[in-house]
Amino acid sequence: MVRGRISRLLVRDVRFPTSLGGHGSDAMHADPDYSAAYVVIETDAEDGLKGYGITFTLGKGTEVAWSREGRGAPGNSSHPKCSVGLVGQAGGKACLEVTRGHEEQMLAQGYPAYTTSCAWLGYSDDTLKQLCTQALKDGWTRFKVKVGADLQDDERRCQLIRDVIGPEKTLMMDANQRWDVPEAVEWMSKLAKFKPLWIEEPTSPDDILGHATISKALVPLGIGVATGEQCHNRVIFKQLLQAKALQFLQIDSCRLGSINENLSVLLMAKKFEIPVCPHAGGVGLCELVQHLIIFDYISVSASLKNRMCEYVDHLHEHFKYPVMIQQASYMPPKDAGYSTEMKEESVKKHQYPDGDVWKKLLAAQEN
Ligand SMILES: C[C@H](O)[C@@H](O)CC(=O)C(=O)O
Ligand SMILES: [Mg+2]
Repeated sequence: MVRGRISRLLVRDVRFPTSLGGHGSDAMHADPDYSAAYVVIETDAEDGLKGYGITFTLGKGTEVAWSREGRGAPGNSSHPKCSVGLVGQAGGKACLEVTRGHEEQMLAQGYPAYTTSCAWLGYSDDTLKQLCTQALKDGWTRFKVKVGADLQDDERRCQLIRDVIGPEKTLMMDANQRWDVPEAVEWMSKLAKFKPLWIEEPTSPDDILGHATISKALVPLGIGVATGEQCHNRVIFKQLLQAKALQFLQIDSCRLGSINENLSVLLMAKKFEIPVCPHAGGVGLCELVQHLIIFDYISVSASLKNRMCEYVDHLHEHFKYPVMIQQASYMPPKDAGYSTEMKEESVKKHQYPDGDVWKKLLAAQEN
């Protein structure tokens, strides 16, 4: 029920200097600064109702998002690594059939997650070893490693990870679109010995038939293809599913601009019996997508087989309702809304270029 009219729309350029630590780096994005065009929609409602939205970018992309959200109509951006998610905190109730037992199971055990935070491409071997060791101690059993820039490096890093996590734990690989189609097949036949469950974004996300070719070629190696974090509408997903181009479908709560678009993809995945394993590598993406995947389990797929949600261990402290991870699982959020609201203090500090964090960094760069 809408209790007021929109009275003001604010867009803030918020950037976190993650590139300083190599966090978030991959074969296509060497030095990302996890960032967002953060939108606050104010209303004249008596209770002060507000809506919050984020468009995830890697820094510069915020300027593109800004021009679309701040001055143009909100919508999907085609800029690399730039995702749109605009949602009112009041949120509607999207309701299919609710499976009570599954709801209780989620509340007790949470939704299974995997971690990407141990093996960004820019991390040293020592960091990689130390983070994998710690993650194992913390109960993680599923790990994703970035690959795709240099085969020898990939082999060394994958061996290091397998040495730490052992042969039984689940390992996924992510090439972030780096290869062309034959290269992807060749490269993965060299990495098959590390027993990856999937190769993610092996080639251009727009190349649906290319993904289908790769999928087919990797079947004998027991490796699936995962993709979706760059898919901006349900039609692309429909074609990927029809072409048998993916074995794991990765919705992105922001990229698919709106909950409705995400829901239609969840329903199609159910029809094609393809597991949904959401993308969450970015600022705020874990906060948002947890809602969708828990909804998927309770009301759509009713299955956890081959399913898990990505988790990255960065920047949650800047959110008013941060995700809660217990025993490598997402515990269902209990607050109303989509968990999108950021802390005002964090926004102020990280606003680009005039927040304290950036004033210092930019001054240091000048000297
Ligand atoms: C640039 C981002 O960190 C990207 O590497 C995230 C990603 O591909 C993932 O989490 O998957
Ligand atoms: Mg990825």
